[in-house]
This record gives sequence, C-alpha cells and structure tokens, in this order.
Amino acid sequence: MKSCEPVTPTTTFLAFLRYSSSSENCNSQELLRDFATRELNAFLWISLIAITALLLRKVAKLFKLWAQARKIPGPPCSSFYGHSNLISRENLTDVLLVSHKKYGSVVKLWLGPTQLLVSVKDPALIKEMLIKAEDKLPLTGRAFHLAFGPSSLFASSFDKVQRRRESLATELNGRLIERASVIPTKVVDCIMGRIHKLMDKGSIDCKMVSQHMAFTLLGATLFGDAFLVWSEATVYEELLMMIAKDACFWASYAVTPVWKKGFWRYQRLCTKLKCLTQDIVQQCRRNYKLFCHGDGNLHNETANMGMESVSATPSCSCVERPDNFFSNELNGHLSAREEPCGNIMGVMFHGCLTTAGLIGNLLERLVTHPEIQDKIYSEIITARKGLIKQDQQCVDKMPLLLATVYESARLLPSGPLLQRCSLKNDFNLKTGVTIPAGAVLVVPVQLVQMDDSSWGKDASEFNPYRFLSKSGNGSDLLLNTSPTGVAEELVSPCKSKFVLNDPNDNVAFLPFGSGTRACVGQKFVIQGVMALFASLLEQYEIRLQPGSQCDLNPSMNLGVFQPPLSPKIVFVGRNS
Ligand code: HEM
Repeated sequence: MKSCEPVTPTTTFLAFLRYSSSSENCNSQELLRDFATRELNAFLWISLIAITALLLRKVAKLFKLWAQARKIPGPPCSSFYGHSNLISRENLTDVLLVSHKKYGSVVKLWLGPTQLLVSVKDPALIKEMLIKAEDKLPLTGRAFHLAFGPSSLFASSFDKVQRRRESLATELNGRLIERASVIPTKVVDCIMGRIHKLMDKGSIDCKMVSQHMAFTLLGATLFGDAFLVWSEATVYEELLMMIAKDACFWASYAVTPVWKKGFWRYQRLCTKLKCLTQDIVQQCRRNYKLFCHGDGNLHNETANMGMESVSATPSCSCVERPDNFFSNELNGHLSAREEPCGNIMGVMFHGCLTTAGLIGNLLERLVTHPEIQDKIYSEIITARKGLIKQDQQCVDKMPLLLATVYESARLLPSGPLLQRCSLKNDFNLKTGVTIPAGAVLVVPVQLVQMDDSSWGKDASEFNPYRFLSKSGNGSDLLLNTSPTGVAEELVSPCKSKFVLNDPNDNVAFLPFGSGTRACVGQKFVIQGVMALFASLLEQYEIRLQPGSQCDLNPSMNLGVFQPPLSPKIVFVGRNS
C-alpha cells in the first residue's frame, strides 16, 4: 500500500482528483466530501447575499414608488388589492371619468400593492407624456412575442423597436402609400366577390364585411397580386382572428403556462400562421421573379414581395434599398434572435384588427347618415371628372370623405386606452408631477376624443364637418364651431369649396396615438381606406338592411372597440 502524499495548499481540485485517483488514499473520499461541502457552503452564502440584495433593492423601489405616488391625486384606497376590485366591478373608462372629474387631469389608481396606474386626461400633458414615456407595457410585447416569436416591432422597450419603426415608416410613407392610393379594380372585385357570396348565403353585418375589407386591403397592398389569388387567404384571415381572441389571455401569465393543453393549441395556431406567412412570401418572390424576367429593364431579384405587380405602372423602385423594411425581412437581414417573418405577422395582426375597427365604424356612420353618403358620392363623381384611368381615385379632392374617416376614427378609437410606461427612469411632467419608473401610464382616449372642452358641445355627435373649413373671401371660415345639427345646414361640398383642417392640429385627436410610439401606419392606412371607399361608393350604395338595428355604443372585441350590435347592411349596385 502506498503512503499518502501531502496535499500542498496550492493543489487544485483537478490535481487533487488526479492525485486521489492515482493513489489508493484512504482519506480521499473524505477530503472530496469536505471540499464539496465547503464549495456548496460558499455558493449558498453568495446566493443568499445576492437574493437579499435583490430583495432589499425591490423593497427600496417599492417604498420609493409609494412615496412618489402619494403626491399624485386619486381616490383613496382601503383594500390591499388597491382599486382592482372597483375596476373589475365597473368599466375602467367610467372609473377614470369620475376620478378625473373629482381629482383633476392626472389621477392615480392602484392595481395592486405594487402596481400603480396613472391616467392623464389634459391634452397638453398627454402630448408631453407620450413624448417622454418611450416604452410600452411589457404585456403588449409579451403577447406579440408569444404569438409571432421574437421580433423588433411591437416590443415594449423603445430601444428595441426604434430602428425597425424607422424603416417601416420609410417603406409605408414612400412606396407603399403610393400603392395604397390606387386601389386596383381587382381588389374591389375580390372584396365584392366575397361579399356577394356572403349575401347569397344570408345577411351580412358590418363586422364581417369590415374584417374582410381590412384583410384584403392590407394583404393586397403589402403582398401584391399573389395575395388576391392565394388559396389560403381565407384560412389566414380566420387564423389571425382566432389568435387575436387569445393573445392577451396567454400573455397575461407571468410564467408561460406550458402545462395547459389550451396553450399548446394556441401555439399550433401560431405555428400554422407562421407557415402560411412564409408560403405567401414565397409566392410573392416567385411572382416577382416572373415579373422581373418578363420585363427587360428589371433584373434585380432582391424581392419587394412582389408588390410591384399590384401597381399598373411599375417603376424602378423595385431595386432594393438599404432601408427597405420588407426586403430586410425577406432577405434574412434580421438579427439572429428575430423570427423570420415575425414583423410581417405583427404588422398584419395589428393592421387588420385596427383597420377593421375603423372600416366597421365608417360603414356604420355611412349607413346611418345616408345624406352624408350621398354628398360623398357627389364628391367622388366630381373628383373623377377628368381622370382617365379607371383605377385612379383623386382622394385629395374628396375632403368630405376624408373628414368622415377622421370623424369615425374620433368617435370610435381602436381601443379605450393608449398605454405607456417608462421601464427604467422616472420622469417629470411640466406640472411638477413625477411619474415613477414602471408605473402604468394611460390616456383614456375615448374620454379625450369626446371631451366638450376640446371638441365643442356636439363632441359626442357625428359631425364630419368639424374637420372642414369653408374657404370664402380669401380666408377660411371654420365650421366646427356651429351647434349640433350643423351638418344639415351646410351647403353641399360640391357647390362650395371645402378645405380639410389637419386633424392633428387638435392635440385631443389621438386615434393613432401620438409621440415617440405613435402608429407608423397612420398616413398609409388613411390613404388606403380612402381609395377603397372612393372605389366602392362609386359603384355601390351601402344601406342599412330594413329592420336592422344600430347601436353605436362600443364594446371590446379582440382587444379592439367594436359596436355591440353590428348592424346588417346591404350593398346595392348604383347601376342596377
Ligand atoms: C385604422 C388603422 C390603425 C389604427 C387605428 C392604428 C392605431 C394604432 C395605435 C393607437 C397605436 C399605438 C400608438 C401609441 O401608443 O401612441 C399603433 C401603433 C402601431 N401601429 Fe397602428 N394603427 C392602424 C393601422 C396600422 C397599420 C396598417 C400599420 C402598418 C402597416 C400600423 C403600424 C403600427 C405600428 C408598427 C405600431 C407600433 C409602434 C410602436 O410600438 O412603436 N398601424 N397603431
């Protein structure tokens, strides 16, 4: 038996192992146990210290939050759960309406002992807050992440989305806005084909029509002609709506509920959507290649998703530019952690839901105000005079139609609240109020957009003329100061010259948000909806189905406002 060699203080664990394995040391196991115990103890101490430090930091933050929140006015809260019981009993917008009346333009509510909600209602303060608070609530980012994978749009942190926002805005406000202003007859035919099929089966309501219109409008503008003949389009539309129903629910779990069967069903839907998105993208690429080969001037295959094929007169804009959002998505210029097509799915998801909300409300306003619809029709016919191309619509000569779109967006914003937070830093408002980091900031957009002090006595009435001025004697005469009923008193827009006021001049106009995280699709979608309605109303009159009821008080559906009773409508051909 060999004798034990001394273990020097400099002996490493490996050397020790080598030593112990080479010798038949009787103490080796004991030494090993001793060593492991000491290592484990050291690890446990370090963990304990780290956890205690973390907890102390959290407690300090909590005290700071409570101290700062004390200075913000708001209803007293007696329960440990804050005002969450009150909010679950009553509608949050109603609670905020009462609280703002009593406590002023900035009020706080507690959603729990650690979650502070601050609501801002004064338009000037809202503007300031929406510029300063750059982050969105983590819940929104999580919902998009769970459904469409990691992507660089719709994430909560502004740092993550800033670059992609810019490239998307460039793409939407450049090449795509041009495309959106010319809605080809094929798109209208595709929409009407489906509507006629639905009308043959039974009655149609605003909700189903608006959903289909929004989906086809966006799909055709973003993906091109390939989208109109895509066999999976209906499945894609249904999938988007099914995902929208559950997205917030699954995102609300702090820990992803992998143990729930329902969650895996939801994930399968999302995977299917991913496959279909890749499929349509491939089809667009193929279309684009065909198009390029068919045209001697165009050989650049850096796909623009086949979008050139939509336009009747393709330009050399199909040559890829470095800021091309969709090219980046398709050609794999994504960071390693981004899901291929994740941003495209996000844009389709958000765009379809919100555009459907706007179109649905526009349809309702047109069928309940046939006199406005008639005037818009005259405006379209007047604007068409002199235009040679069938597809072309001169939307800038249709101020009443545009004002009606704005007024519909004002009266029914896409959601009841704009939400923000500042994930890292506190920030101060001009009034001296400090908003602590992590607080949930909301703008009760529905209250703001119907506030008498910003919109006059007829704030809750439908009056598109509030966005128009009548030009007379060289100076513009504002019409929106008139009392209720003004719409009937006005001269037809065809006879007098109307000028559209910039709706964003009124800081209380917020259907697309405002500030750092405002919607980047605003101009693009307004242009598209205008062009689509100009083409539709030229050919069809939209009427309320006899006996159908119309209740314009909104309810929430799929996270977006919808009228509770979607009225049944009919499309009557103008030539029939
Ligand atoms: C009628 C249709 C639409 C409405 C009412 C709407 C409304 C909104 C609103 C309220 C926000 C949040 C703004 C804020 O918090 O200040 C938003 C964000 C956004 N919108 Fe839209 N939107 C519409 C269509 C679109 C379309 C068609 C696109 C793109 C094609 C788009 C792209 C975006 C993006 C990328 C954001 C996120 C910005 C960010 O988080 O940084 N939107 N939209």
